[in-house]
Amino acid sequence: MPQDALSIQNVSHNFGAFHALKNVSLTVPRGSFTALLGVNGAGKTTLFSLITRLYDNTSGRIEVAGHDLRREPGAALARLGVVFQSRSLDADLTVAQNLDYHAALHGITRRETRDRATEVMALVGLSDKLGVRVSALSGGQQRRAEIARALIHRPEILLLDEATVGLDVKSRAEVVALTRNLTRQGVSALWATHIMDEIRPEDGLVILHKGQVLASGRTDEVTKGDDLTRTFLRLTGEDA
Ligand SMILES: Nc1ncnc2c1ncn2[C@@H]1O[C@H](COP(=O)(O)OP(=O)(O)OP(=O)(O)O)[C@@H](O)[C@H]1O
Repeated sequence: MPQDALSIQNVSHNFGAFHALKNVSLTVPRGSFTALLGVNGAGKTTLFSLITRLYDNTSGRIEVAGHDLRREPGAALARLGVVFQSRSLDADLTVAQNLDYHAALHGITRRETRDRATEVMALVGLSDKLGVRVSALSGGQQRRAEIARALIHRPEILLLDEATVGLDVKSRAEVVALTRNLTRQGVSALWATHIMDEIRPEDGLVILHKGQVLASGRTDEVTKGDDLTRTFLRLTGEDA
């Protein structure tokens, strides 16, 4: 069994003459919560678009749980769960209907979907909300329901792109804590963010800036005991 849930080696991506990603390499070890930290425009969403095959990666190599994305796209994508930056549940349907739709896309039978829906809603702390219309949920609950949907096909790794955007402080903390808790149960997470206080010393960390990885490793090893914000500003040369 490969050690890394996600491995990216020497991946670049251009939009015309603009180099959005330059020779990016990173790994998400199995069971880790790894933060992908970068300011707006750093290249986080572009990287996620390559991992999900919205864009074709023409250079380098991307492996999901040991499956090469170019040579075995079906096997690689089956092991990937995604929570997009913008909300993507159908607000007019119930949570259960949203889960059914996503499960059907993954070829999961109706009977199996019922069991899994109960399981994933318990994991995100929304056991009583299956029959509720998405539009009747709070912002934080909607985010948690999106995570439930991303888990329904039992992926090995979750990609979360700024999953706390628009949430209040309490809901934000709940969504981060929930994701960290999932990693303790064996799912790995790549958590794209620009918010330093979502990251803990024991988390994995990748600092992406202007399309380049400036540092990666355990957060406390990258910061060497210094404050993360100061480390980030020093590495990127950005003003406070
Ligand atoms: N389709 C596109 N065409 C041209 N340039 C693009 C395109 N998509 C992104 N870019 C540029 O690539 C760079 C990286 O953008 P990206 O959206 O990946 O950053 P990000 O780190 O996700 O930022 P944000 O948090 O604002 O989403 C930016 O300079 C952006 O303007």
